[in-house]
Amino acid sequence: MLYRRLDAERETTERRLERALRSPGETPQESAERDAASSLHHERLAQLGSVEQGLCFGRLDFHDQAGPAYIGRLGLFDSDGDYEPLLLDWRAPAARPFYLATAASPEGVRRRRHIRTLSRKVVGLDDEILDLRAADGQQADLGLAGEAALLAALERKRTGEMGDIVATIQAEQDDIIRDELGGVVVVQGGPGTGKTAVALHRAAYLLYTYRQQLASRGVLVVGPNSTFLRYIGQVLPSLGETGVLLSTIGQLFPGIRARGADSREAAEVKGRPVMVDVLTRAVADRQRVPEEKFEVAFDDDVLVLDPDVVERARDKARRTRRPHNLARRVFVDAMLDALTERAAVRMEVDLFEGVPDIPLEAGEDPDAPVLDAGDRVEIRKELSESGTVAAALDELWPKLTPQRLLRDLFADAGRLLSASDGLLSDDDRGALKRPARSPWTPGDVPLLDELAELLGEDDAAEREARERREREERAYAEGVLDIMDQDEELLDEDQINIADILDAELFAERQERSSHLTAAQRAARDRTWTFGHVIVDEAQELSAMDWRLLMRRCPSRSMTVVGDVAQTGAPGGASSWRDMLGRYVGDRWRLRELTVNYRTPVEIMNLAAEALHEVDPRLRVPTSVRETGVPPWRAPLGERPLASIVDEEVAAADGGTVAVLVPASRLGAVRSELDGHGDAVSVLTVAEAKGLEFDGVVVLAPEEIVAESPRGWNDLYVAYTRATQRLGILYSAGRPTSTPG
Ligand SMILES: Nc1ncnc2c1ncn2[C@@H]1O[C@H](COP(=O)(O)OP(=O)(O)OP(=O)(O)O)[C@@H](O)[C@H]1O
Repeated sequence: MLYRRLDAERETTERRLERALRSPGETPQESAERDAASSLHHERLAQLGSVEQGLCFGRLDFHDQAGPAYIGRLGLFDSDGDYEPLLLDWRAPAARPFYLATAASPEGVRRRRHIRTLSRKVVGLDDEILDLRAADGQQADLGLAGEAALLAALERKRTGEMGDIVATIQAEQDDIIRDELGGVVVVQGGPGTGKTAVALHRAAYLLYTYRQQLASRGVLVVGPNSTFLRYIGQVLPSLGETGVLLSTIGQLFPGIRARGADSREAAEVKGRPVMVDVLTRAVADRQRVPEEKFEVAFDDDVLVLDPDVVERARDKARRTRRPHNLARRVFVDAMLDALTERAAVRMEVDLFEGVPDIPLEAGEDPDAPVLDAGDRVEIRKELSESGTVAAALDELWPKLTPQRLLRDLFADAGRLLSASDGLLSDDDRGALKRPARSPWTPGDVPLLDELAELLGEDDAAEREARERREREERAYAEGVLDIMDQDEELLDEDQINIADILDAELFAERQERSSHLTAAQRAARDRTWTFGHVIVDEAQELSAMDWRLLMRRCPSRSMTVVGDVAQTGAPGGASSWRDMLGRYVGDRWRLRELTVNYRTPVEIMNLAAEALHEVDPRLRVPTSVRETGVPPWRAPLGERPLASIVDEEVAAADGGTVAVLVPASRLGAVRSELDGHGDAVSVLTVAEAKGLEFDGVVVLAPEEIVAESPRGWNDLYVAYTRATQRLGILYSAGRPTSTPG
């Protein structure tokens, strides 16, 4: 019945879309109407298309309610009659008992049913009777809801792409997903506790619940690398969401592709908060006062200024406290004034050179200027148009882009020393130094962003034109809204009155979106875009400078920060949330914890616990929900060919995914050794595997992984906890205490 309803709705929407597209759009007003309507219908169609698999996955029977409630991936309503809900969207408040009801606290629910479907066929049902009398033995110690369905979901083979968990969200996760929009929520949880899943479902929930606030500004989801973004890329569309930008920090400066990699040392230095002072000084260093007299060629002549004249112009510009490129105008004005004065004096001298003294007439002031104000204006104009003058001023206070300044800074030992003397050590500077043509790295991006703020952009003319355009669009959209208000034929059934949902501003933006780009796409192009909400995954990896960039993108501080400080591998990453976030939000953040591990079975977690103990003996591993009966295996590296070991793991995974995790120094060699294994096997460093999971994992040379970085034990803990089924360890010389046996 629900699928029939889905088909019917699809058909209606298609018809409406067709009609909208066929409408003439001869006047600008008509074409705006057409675009708005067709974008609404497009969006709805995409939504309807993304819920085909597992449309309905739950049913609730209540003690005191006549009919059952069905829970699914989106809401469907009875089209005729009184618009009764046929299927509840999982995010709707009425669907909550499906995730929260327990035998001890049944919330009026008599029975919870998990429905498994394949295409449009029901292939399985799991019932839980939430009746205290029937509760004995029903609830496991961990208080899991829908345990059978959950375990079935967890046993499923991994495909290399993350799937949604709407059918089996657990109570502690649900609580975080539906937390309010405002403020900073920090979700701390061990590996496999569903932090990523929770973060993405929270994005979908927030967009559903706070659509009006969020649709135009969009939601930014930040992940550690592009492999990870590909891994999670499919989860949101399957939840039916648009308006979400997935990005790494390295992709957040439009126009820059960070293709290079930093050494550990460079990454650490670039992430330090003191870099703000270094960059501020580097900018100030570009505002120069010459040591000697300053000479400017002009009009077959040379104008000479004393250094203190330049200094006064510089100080005047600095006193404005405006960014470098904007304060430059003040500097240039002051310099042109001074040069005009010099030029005028020169001209007067020239005028009278060789001319015999003319006796003064009565009342004439011997010191009165010969050139009048009009002459000076003329001279100033000529000066301001002179190429040589412009070049000379550019030397003293150049127009700068963030790219140029950073390139120059890292390529020139003198500049670097001047900007960082007393702030960085010689070793730090050595780590930063690089040739001018080096590729950008992810660690450069927050520095470029900082510089963009310090330098500013002199775009007054451009901004004014844009604002004028926006004003026109808004006025226009208001007109269109009036008309649409009267034409309900154009609207979706569940959007009774469009003005309830869209105000003119949002409509104008949507207009632009429909004809050009989505909010996410526009955000990706605009460095100064601010998002309605920002979600940061693997947030422990971010440096202080990364956080500064993100805070600029989210002035409302509506954020979800997800991570595990026990898994920090990045040299500039966090060991404590308080230390990292305190700088930006003080103690105005709320900590939520996840405690159950859905990924890694008990047998593997016992081993991972030993690595965690080395990180910090006070830390506890999360409790695993599953046992597989298969302990991790270990063998000496090199005893047998790696390729045949991996073949066995691929066979054991039986169509699932396998990863070989290696120390960075061995990556190239192992990749070529396993060349030919194709897509079945991923060879990755631990940093690359962060946040991912595989059915089988082989960790190669764990002792080298530990030795490779000061956070080596964290890395090993991450490596061990990537497996959903099997873990193997190939050790070389010696071995860290936490290899088994
Ligand atoms: N309620 C749930 N129902 C079904 N599967 C779940 C549930 N919660 C988590 N999972 C699954 O557990 C696995 C681990 O989840 P996820 O990757 O979100 O964990 P994580 O806390 O981000 O881990 P890490 O810290 O290692 O990155 C995923 O396969 C996810 O789909």
